[in-house]
Amino acid sequence: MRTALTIAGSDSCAGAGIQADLKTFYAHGVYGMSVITAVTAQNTKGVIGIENISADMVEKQLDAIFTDIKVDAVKVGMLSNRDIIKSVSRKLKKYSPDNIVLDPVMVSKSGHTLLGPDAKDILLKELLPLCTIVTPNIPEAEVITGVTINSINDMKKSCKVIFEMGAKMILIKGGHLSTDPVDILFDGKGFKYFIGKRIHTKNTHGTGCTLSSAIASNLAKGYSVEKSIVKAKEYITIAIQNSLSIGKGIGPTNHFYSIYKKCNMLKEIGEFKNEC
Ligand SMILES: Nc1ncnc2c1ncn2[C@@H]1O[C@H](COP(=O)(O)OP(=O)(O)O)[C@@H](O)[C@H]1O
Ligand SMILES: Cc1ncc(COP(=O)(O)OP(=O)(O)O)c(N)n1
Repeated sequence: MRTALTIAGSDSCAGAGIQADLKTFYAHGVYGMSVITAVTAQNTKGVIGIENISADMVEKQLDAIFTDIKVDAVKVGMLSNRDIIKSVSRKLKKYSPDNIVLDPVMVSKSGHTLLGPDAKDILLKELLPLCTIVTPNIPEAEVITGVTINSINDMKKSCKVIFEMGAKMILIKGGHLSTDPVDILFDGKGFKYFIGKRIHTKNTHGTGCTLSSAIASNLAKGYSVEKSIVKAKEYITIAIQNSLSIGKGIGPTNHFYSIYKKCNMLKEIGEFKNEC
């Protein structure tokens, strides 16, 4: 079984963060592991509190995994502060896994800051160059580059700026566009477009975490970066189409929809013997 590791924060309502990543890994048939960087008290309405894990304990978690288990892909999410970023960068440099997907989490959809204002520079300097691909959403790309994004051309301009900062591949996600969501990939040579139809739902909590961990799952299974994005986009689209009205705010996506559907089909034709 292929393996994937998420280095991220815990989301108590499980739509984003570590919980979304682990659900996504398992939905892809990949063995999922976690290094927790912070615990958030969070629900569909917002973030109520954050407690960071010490950098030393983050390092211990990383050592525990990498000294024992082969990691086929890493997804990096919420890192919270400078010390954690330094520790994660040092350990990823040391263990040098084949595939690293960096989701540069800065602010939650509910508007809560998830990365200290003094931490951006070290994230870009220390961690960005180690990663296979970085997947900012539009507000994150704006903070990283200083380029205001209102169009596809602005997204392309931002991709080039992030490439100049040392990223190998950049996927700017288009969920925050007012039009249909188009995600744009730049590898320093050319652009690829991943075009989706906008799904009209308020339940999009954790879409970014889910997309990046789906990309990591596909990389762990040996797909190319481009194919991993195509497959991840199919997965997130189904998860949003069948998102869940849980809670009073922005509900989560449905990480296991395709699996439930398959189980039900097998039940209908009498091929599924156990409880699903
Ligand atoms: N309403 C939507 N309909 C269809 N796809 C969406 C929608 N919202 C987001 N996506 C897709 O979900 C993925 C995550 O994007 P985005 O929501 O921009 O990330 P984040 O959660 O980091 O803000 C992207 O592939 C984006 O195109
Ligand atoms: C613990 C934790 N990590 C990351 C996020 C942000 O996740 P994202 O997928 O960008 O989803 P939204 O918050 O934008 O819905 C989070 N909220 N919590």
